[in-house]
Amino acid sequence: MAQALPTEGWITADGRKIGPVLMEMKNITLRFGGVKAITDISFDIREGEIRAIIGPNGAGKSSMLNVISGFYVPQEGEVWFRGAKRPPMKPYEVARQGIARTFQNIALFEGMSVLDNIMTGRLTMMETNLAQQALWWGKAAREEDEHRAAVERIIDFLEIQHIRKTPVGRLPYGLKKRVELARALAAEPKLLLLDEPMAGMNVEEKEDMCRFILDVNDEFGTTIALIEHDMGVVMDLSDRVVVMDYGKKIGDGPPDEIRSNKAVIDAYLGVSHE
Ligand SMILES: Nc1ncnc2c1ncn2[C@@H]1O[C@H](COP(=O)(O)OP(=O)(O)OP(=O)(O)O)[C@@H](O)[C@H]1O
Repeated sequence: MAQALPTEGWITADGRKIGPVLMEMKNITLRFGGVKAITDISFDIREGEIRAIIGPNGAGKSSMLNVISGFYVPQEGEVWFRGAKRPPMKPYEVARQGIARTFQNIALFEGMSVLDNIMTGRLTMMETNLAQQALWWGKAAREEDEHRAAVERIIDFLEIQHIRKTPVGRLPYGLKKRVELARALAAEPKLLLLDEPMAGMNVEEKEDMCRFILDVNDEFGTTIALIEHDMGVVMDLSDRVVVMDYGKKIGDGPPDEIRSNKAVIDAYLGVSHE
């Protein structure tokens, strides 16, 4: 019998009010054969916050994001979302629950236009299937119009009107990343997962992406969990930070607290784990 989590109460992190618990990872352990990618990690993500997951290479960050998005099922532990324990689910079921993501390596349809790529983000929300679309033209057309209008709003919001008809394969890297963000937003997620949203970007592209992440959080109230290697970006953007190292959690708190956490400093300086 699923027991409700204590979801009441707001907290303050770095002067910003953040809401009740939206997602809770409880004692998660994930193994790949003999490799323990995640060992007994617990943390929560609160409504409306920007939560960063950081750590050196191989720390287990992407594995954790994959557990949240349903790509990996942990051998131990529980995932709670919106006050209920989540049974093992396929990624598309997780997406339907309101969790969208972007990937470390851009995963767009290169031959398709920006607009069509973003439309694919609405697929989990479409009620009519292909047969219905063929037989019940009125409802399907109405649905298509609504989806199209939602996508156009996102295109305006992310300032990509000028490339809406352009095939994604022709775009520079920074814009591709922005289109990926647009596609994830098209699903109107409650929780948005960003796997290294600034990787490979130049300074200007990073500044743009930071601004868009903050705007999405601010304007749509979207809760965001992100993995990022650029510490400046992490410390500027996030309300709270989880730090992983060798699959274990070694820090969890607001950026100021993390900056002065000895275990975190040691992990980044490569101090021995003996
Ligand atoms: N599909 C897999 N099969 C086997 N081992 C894996 C798999 N995915 C991850 N691992 C291992 O799990 C550990 C954690 O990897 P993970 O990619 O989650 O780390 P990370 O912190 O995201 O690293 P990076 O910053 O380099 O992306 C590593 O030792 C990695 O080799």
